[in-house]
Amino acid sequence: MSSFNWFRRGYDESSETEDAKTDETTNDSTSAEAAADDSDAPASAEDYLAWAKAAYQNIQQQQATVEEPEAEPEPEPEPVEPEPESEPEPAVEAPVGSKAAAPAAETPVSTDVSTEISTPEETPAITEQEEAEEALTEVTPSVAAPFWAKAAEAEREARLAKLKETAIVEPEPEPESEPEPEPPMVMPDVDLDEAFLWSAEVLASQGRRPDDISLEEITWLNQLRQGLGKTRRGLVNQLKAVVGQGPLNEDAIYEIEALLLQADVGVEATDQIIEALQSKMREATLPPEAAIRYLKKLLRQMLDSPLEGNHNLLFVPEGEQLNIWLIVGVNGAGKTTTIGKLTHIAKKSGYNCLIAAADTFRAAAVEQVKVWGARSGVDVIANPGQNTDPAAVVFDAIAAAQSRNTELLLVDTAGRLQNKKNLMDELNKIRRIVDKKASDANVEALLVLDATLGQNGVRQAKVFSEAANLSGVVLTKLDGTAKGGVALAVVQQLGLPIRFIGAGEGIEDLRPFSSYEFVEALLSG
Ligand SMILES: Nc1nc2c(ncn2[C@@H]2O[C@H](COP(=O)(O)OP(=O)(O)OP(=O)(O)O)[C@@H](O)[C@H]2O)c(=O)[nH]1
Repeated sequence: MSSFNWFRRGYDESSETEDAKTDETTNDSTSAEAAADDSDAPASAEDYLAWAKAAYQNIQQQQATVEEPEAEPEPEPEPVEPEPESEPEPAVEAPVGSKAAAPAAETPVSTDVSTEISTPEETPAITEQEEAEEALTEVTPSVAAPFWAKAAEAEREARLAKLKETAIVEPEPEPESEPEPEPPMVMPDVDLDEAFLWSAEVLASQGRRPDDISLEEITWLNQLRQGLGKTRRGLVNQLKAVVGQGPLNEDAIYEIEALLLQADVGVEATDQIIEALQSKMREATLPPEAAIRYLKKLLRQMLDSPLEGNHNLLFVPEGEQLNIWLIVGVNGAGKTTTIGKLTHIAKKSGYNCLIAAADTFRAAAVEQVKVWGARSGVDVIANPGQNTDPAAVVFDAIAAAQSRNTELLLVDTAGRLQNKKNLMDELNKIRRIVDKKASDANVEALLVLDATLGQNGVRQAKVFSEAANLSGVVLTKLDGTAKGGVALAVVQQLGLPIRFIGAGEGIEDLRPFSSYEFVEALLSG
């Protein structure tokens, strides 16, 4: 059922090797070409163009098959009678596949009675797919013909019989096969423009195949590129000006240092990058192109460094078991929005999800989470009382998750920071409940961090990483900030990997993090 699994988006690691090799070559173009040979990534600009065209065509086809309401076996009305036509009766049954037909009986068996389950049916979020399905069902009216229509039909048949009697008998076979009416081609909402080409190149250079990408990926890459526009304009254009003056020298490196600091990359991360650049410069001459390539490699390595030795580069809910993701962060960082967006992609990727509204500190937070639950079509387990124990909500939510074979339970938590001890106590309590009640679940804790806070965000992250055993960071509000470099500061200073990034307020505006795509959007977009 799932259209596209964002969590398991395929990467070809061999192409990353190729990239690393290419970077290592610096000013040795022949070995760069040789390195490109052992990967599937296109080798030349023409190849990239051909790849982009093929991808474009594939996407068009995908779109056409999704949008085209396949079979409308319109029973051609015989052009015999101008009789008063019988209007088709409206369909009486609930449309197949509509929300109304969803198994409402899927309620948990063993939850506490005081717990409130907010089901998305209350505020059905209608997806494009559902709309298309509804449209499909609407065109198949139920046919309970009224008596007068039956009479008209009988009369029509009688006339036809008369016609046949008087007709010249000709055994001539009817032109049986009418020329198949070609289904109208639905044009997808995408252009083979500069933005498409850039996204295609990013995907192609990761060793992806053109028949294996989706429009969502292209759209997201464009959004990421636009989102990082401010940081890029601040950083890259000047960087290019500095680097573009000739082989990298000491003065240029000082300027790069200042630019990185301005982009909130942070002192430690900047120092590390500068040292690497300096030692590379001593080893070999770095012409502008090679310098940028080497810088990209350094940034990528830094962003991936917390994952070293960890083969699970993608942050994926493990199938056929309960995954519990605790979502922590201060109020306003984008926690609720992130939960809504995560459940949206998880559901679309085929996972069974549930949300626990354990930020009981603010009543409004529970309401907000319910709105997002409704939007993404996921049930929310909440406790209607004010200031109720968040651990009790988590307890009930786990019971509900276990009774309905949920694969991903997202837990919204309160993010008061006034007192680190309180925060720690609360998170520890939730952890204890989780460990006791779902000891075999795969438990992760994600910190939601507002990128616009820059270095202040890093300080926040520090408090949370001391209070909770974090699995990584969700960096939100990357759209429109000039502080996109904070991603590097978080990784370098806290050793936490970025797992997801948000670049907009919409439900589609959050995706798993890819260091390759991030750096490309930051430096070449
Ligand atoms: N531009 C932009 N805005 C975002 C993004 N993520 C969240 N927001 C906005 O940030 C604001 C706060 O988001 P919430 O999800 O309510 O934050 P929260 O951490 O849950 O805060 P509480 O509900 O108060 O606990 C909202 O207006 C969101 O629309 C993003 O990636 N980009």
